[in-house]
Amino acid sequence: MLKFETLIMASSTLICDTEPWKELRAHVEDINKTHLRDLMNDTSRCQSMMMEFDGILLDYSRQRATTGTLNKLFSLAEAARVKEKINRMFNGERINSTENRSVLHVALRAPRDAVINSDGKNVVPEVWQVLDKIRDFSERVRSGAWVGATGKALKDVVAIGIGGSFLGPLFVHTALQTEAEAIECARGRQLRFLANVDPIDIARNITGLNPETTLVVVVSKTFTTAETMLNARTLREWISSALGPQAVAKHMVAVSTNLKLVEQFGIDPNNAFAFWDWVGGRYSVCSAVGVLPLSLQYGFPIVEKFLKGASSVDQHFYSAPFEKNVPVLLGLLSVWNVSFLGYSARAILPYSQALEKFAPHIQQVSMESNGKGVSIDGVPLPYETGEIDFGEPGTNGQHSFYQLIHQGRVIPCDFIGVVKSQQPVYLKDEVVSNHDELMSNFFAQPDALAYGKTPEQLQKENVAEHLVSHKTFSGNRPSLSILLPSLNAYNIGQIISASCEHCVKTNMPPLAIPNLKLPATFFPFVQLLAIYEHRVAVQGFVWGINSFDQWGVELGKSLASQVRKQLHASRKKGESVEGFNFSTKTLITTYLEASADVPSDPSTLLPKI
Ligand SMILES: O=P(O)(O)OC[C@H]1O[C@H](O)[C@H](O)[C@@H](O)[C@@H]1O
Repeated sequence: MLKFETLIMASSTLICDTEPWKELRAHVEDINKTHLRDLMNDTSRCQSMMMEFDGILLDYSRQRATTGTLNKLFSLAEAARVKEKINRMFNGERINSTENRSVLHVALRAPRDAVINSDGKNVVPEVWQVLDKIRDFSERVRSGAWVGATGKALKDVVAIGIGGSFLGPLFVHTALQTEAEAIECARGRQLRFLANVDPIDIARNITGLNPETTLVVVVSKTFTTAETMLNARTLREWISSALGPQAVAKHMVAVSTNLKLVEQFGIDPNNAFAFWDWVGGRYSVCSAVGVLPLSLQYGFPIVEKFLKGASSVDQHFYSAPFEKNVPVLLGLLSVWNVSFLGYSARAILPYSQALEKFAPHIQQVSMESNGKGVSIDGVPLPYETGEIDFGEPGTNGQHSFYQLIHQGRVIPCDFIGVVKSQQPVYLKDEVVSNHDELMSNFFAQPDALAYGKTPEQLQKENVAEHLVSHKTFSGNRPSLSILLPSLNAYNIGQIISASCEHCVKTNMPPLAIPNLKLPATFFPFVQLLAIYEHRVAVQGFVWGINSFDQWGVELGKSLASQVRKQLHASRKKGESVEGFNFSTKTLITTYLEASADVPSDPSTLLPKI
């Protein structure tokens, strides 16, 4: 056993230069000697690789790992100072060093009496001030106390935003749309999301809506994102051309950290809902970014349950020992798959249509966070970070890309199933209920991947010789299974308290979220979301990168603005295309020539759908 001190890295040391990393590298050889078929025969191993949290069952026995692997991964976490980094995050330290910001999305869902400091100031009261404002505003809109310019109640909402100001709220909305209580709360109301700057997305989103009864929520952390701002100006035009410019005050509100720009845009600051630079866009679903549109659609009490679920995971992440810490275990296993077994992708496969927007959301959370090429200190990395995340609801995926997963490349899969369907269907003459049919696939696929099918088995089945190799499945393909109790509000039957046994035993520093007492009814899909947020952070902590900046999105934006200028100059003044390479110049010129019939100075044109 290595001594703790020797495991600790100097801050500039890369994790790949530490002993635990080297040990794991060497350990790959041991793992390569075993097949998941054999690992799965070891019941006590499998038992130790299952755990339950808030009614959620996690089974990682189909990872290509032994208990020895796990121990080595815990040593790696120690070498990477993961615990210290988690504490620094919860303590509001500026761990997003390239933007000089703290990372405190956990404060967004902390109970009212919690104390979470950023720069020595407790941020929780501010968080609740905004939440109270949202509760009040959404209740007024929903009750019809707040009316539009022509005196009609606002029953429809279009939320304009992109990236983190879109994907998380869309995920939650999609999961709630078929939930019994949420359906009742949303009756007669619509929530739509306008993200793409493509005018087709505008057309789709305003189809069937009446400006008189529509509220537009502009959601942008920076309030400078080109796509969002053009969409906001377009819907401002849609409202004012129908109802007059003074209607904007009644029909448009905003969510942003940049309240000055909100006001400049023409939105009444009283109708602006703030959040803070310590909330990363992709981690902002629990801020006004998600809470406002979702409260307008479902009412604040539903959204409050949502916040409590995420808070329960935060508490678990902060206080559970690593061996029983779901986000930590998942994060370490992902590092194992990416950095040691060399699997560069991960499939996220919910066996639930209500979770259909989970993979797109996690795609941003994970790929924007961990797709980095240098360490947090700016040192180029000799190893890859992040993984290629993709996914679809499971059974749809089975009929699409699973072929590659079964017989082509190895892609670790996250299978996510639900015990009780939101919308049960039974047909009296069928063998099983519709949900059981769905779940049969959820249970079967992981074993198909792990065990495969051997040529011997095929021969026994009298498969024609020339087809044996085609029908062989190598197996040994890792996955993990997460079984959620329900997608409806679920009672976990216990009060969560922050003074957990482990914290007391290990004499942990004062908890970031003290005296957490939660009525234990949550939406398990929210726990899932928070688990993945923290899992991604754990991966980044181990890889030694900054998971909270996103410089990689800037270059494309600035080149697009150069093109924008060119398109303007060419259309308005007939200027030729200059300053681009041959390929881009040819493409832009072709585009301009082929669309020369577009009027160069049109009067305002809105979609006619
Ligand atoms: O919320 P906004 O400031 O409009 O930003 C929207 C999105 O813009 C960029 O693309 C960032 O990479 C994302 O992280 C962010 O979520």
